[in-house]
Amino acid sequence: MKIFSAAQIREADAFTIAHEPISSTHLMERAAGQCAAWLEDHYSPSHPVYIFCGKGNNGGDGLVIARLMLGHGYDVHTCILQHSSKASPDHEHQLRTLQQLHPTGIYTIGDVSDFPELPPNAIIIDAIFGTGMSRPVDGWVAGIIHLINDQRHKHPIIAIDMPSGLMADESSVHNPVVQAHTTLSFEFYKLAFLLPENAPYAGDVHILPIGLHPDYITQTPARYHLSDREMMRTIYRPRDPFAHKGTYGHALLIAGSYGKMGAAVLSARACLRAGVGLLTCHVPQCGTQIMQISEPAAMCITDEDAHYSTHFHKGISSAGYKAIGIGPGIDKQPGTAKSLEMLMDAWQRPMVIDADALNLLSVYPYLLYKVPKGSLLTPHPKEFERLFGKTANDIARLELLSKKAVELQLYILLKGRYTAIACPDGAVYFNHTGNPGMATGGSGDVLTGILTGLLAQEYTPKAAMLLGVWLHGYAGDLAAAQLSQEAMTASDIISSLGNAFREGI
Ligand SMILES: NC(=O)C1=CN([C@@H]2O[C@H](COP(=O)(O)OP(=O)(O)OC[C@H]3O[C@@H](n4cnc5c(N)ncnc54)[C@H](OP(=O)(O)O)[C@@H]3O)[C@@H](O)[C@H]2O)[C@H](O)CC1
Ligand SMILES: [K+]
Repeated sequence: MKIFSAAQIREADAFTIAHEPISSTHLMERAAGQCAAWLEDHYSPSHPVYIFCGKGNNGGDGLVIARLMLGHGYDVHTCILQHSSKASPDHEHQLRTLQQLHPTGIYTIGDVSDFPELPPNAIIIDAIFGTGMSRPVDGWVAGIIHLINDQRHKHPIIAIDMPSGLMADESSVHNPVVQAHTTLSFEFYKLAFLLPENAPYAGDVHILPIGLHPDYITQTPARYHLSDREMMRTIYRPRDPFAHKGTYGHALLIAGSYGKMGAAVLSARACLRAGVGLLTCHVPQCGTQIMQISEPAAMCITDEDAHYSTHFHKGISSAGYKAIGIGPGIDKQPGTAKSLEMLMDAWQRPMVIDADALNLLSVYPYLLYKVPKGSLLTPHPKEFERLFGKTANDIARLELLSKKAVELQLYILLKGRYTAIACPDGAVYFNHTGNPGMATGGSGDVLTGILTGLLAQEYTPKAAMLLGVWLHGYAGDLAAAQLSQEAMTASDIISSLGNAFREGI
């Protein structure tokens, strides 16, 4: 699914009006009608409805919702904020219609002292500002947003299109923003919903289709995308009935050190469950028995070093591997860094780089420029910061992520609630599968195994990244559904991978 900017959404709006064709008033009726239907499905007329409207088209939506719900027997109070002397033409039109049909129950708000006393049971609809927010809210309007937020423990707050104060494509950090429980947003996710710094604002997001013109949506390129099941169906390749284990590649996993062999075992198991044909694990001497006993399907190469792997580059180009994954639990020894450098000099094909291998790249930054083009880097926010530096906000971090992916010609993901995957062509994909139960030790090692397994099966690096992150999150969701977010562990993500392949694609 494409994620359009506020400017593109305005274009989509205008394109629909011109090409469907439909009047802007009717498009607003359609959008607000969807909201009213959702609200009526979720709240009975026993709930007094307080709708806060701005003077733009978001406020216009609020006025239509007020009229529709009044018509269906709800007790509606419409509060119009006088933040501007001018209202949009559609707002004016909708206000006249509402005044004619239901002249009572319309109030103006010009200061915080006008904020109404809310009866118990009331619901709050936030239709103050939508995608037209052009600057941070200040003064008494900010005061109204704070007063709305003060109600959030007593009354449900439902935002229309966007929580007011939130900017669709810019950072809103430190700005006053409505903290909604639910956001009913039109047609597309907005970039702002996907950024961790905005976690307190949108609540549960429901995307309501409002029939924006399909030609605009297919023809208009977007920089940001949200991964979805359809996308995974186009990526996934069912297995060939005449296959043998050579068909699905031979992966090498360089993982584990003294005290961290668990990371290697988890990664190896996930790699096998991702469907790889053959797996070899390169481990230090202390890890060979552990690996061989824990995972009989994996072959082992034992390093010359007792506790750390420092000689894994040897013979790499002639070994016939289809993919290499490196990082889980390898530690940051200078010998490991040296071997990584020689490995990258010799290999020069996309590989998966995670955990301590990423930390080695931040300790020896020149190594970053030796990473083979098309490789997959999987940092969590702290590793990302160590690699590329701090940023002022999440939008700046997203820009930096994308810039580095283009500059280094790598696929770099940034782990989070919506993991962002930046591609060498500048596109960024957000992934929505997964849950907070996956914030547990070993979860990242599992992802490295999955990605390495998919890469070995000759999925393209982009396909491996998108599908691997999706399956990892989906398996995590299945594990959480069965065991709870608290009790699930990284091993449970691996156990659920089979059902993720079956049900998640
Ligand atoms: N595109 C669609 O899919 C449809 C969207 N609809 C709804 O329309 C809004 C967007 O409406 P728009 O009129 O463009 O913008 P807003 O209503 O969000 O905001 C404009 C008003 O807000 C004022 N404003 C902006 N920033 C501030 C601020 N910081 N402080 C105070 N006031 C602010 C602005 O005033 P100006 O002084 O800047 O002119 C405007 O008064 C979209 O979100 C949907 O809800 C359609 O209904 C259907 C299709
Ligand atoms: K709003």
